[in-house]
Amino acid sequence: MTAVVETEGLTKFYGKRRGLEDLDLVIRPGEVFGYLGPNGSGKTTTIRLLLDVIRPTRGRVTVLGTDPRDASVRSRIGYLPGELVLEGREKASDYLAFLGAVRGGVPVGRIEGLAERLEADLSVPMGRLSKGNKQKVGLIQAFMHEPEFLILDEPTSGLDPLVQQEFLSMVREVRVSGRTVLMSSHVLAEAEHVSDRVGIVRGGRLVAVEDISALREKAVRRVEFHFDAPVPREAFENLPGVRELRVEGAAVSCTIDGRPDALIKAAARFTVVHMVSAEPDLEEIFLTYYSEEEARHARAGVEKSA
Ligand SMILES: Nc1ncnc2c1ncn2[C@@H]1O[C@H](COP(=O)(O)OP(=O)(O)OP(=O)(O)O)[C@@H](O)[C@H]1O
Repeated sequence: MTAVVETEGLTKFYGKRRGLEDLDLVIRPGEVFGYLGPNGSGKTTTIRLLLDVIRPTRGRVTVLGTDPRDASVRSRIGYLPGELVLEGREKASDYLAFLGAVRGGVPVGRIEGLAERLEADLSVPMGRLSKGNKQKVGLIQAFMHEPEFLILDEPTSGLDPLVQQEFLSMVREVRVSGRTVLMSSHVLAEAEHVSDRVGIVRGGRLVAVEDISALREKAVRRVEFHFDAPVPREAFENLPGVRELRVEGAAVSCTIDGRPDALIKAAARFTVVHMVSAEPDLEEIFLTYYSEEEARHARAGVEKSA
């Protein structure tokens, strides 16, 4: 199957300043790819290169099997820019209807449906839209023509948590329909729940590409069991992946690294009355790729969006 994005040694320098260097990346059809990195790491530069908004200093790139300079590929892409400029007195609904017509006809009902899901007010002149509503209009125009490939630059910025959830459902639906999504973010928490894979950029370089499900399997999680009667410590000792084991009467707690299968089978020999398993903390794994200062910013971002 043709890759949706394929780059080889893709590089962009702004004068002497490095925007992106030697990017080798493949995005496969039907996947949601999270593109993560701190501010200024090269995410927007990558996206602009894919869309031929800027041209590479060197290297090669194809999008949907085509050179991005071929204008015909644009109609197959939905794009949400990071800094959306929407101005003027035209109502958002008229603007979207116009864009829909330019893109070969988008049913009005589809635009209204997306607006309802995102709780967007389209009756307001564009220049008077709030930041959140601008972002919603940006999302609607990216999704409305049901493109094969969605490129979303920081899509959740300015959205409140409930609308963020609705947006993530929209992304999942795109994946279910076999289409492809690239979304950038500076925090993992936004991308983690919908991405199949994530790439991490730092200082203009791709430093890691990880499979989310493999990462989840690798991540350490804390588990607690409560039984109906005290249990012997020996029953839980030396199980694969089990560490920091504490057995106190009828309660057992530990961390588990990898699959919890052996631990669950050990526990199942007794009567379990309650069990707690914390979500693995992927954020901590990712932050090891960041510098201390970047990690502090990313943590602050998570706290803000929580
Ligand atoms: N037009 C430009 N002229 C000069 N330098 C630029 C330009 N655009 C980006 N850069 C530089 O290229 C580097 C990568 O920037 P880019 O905007 O791609 O990062 P980003 O990861 O998208 O960050 P952010 O989340 O802040 O948008 C940064 O050092 C930035 O200052």
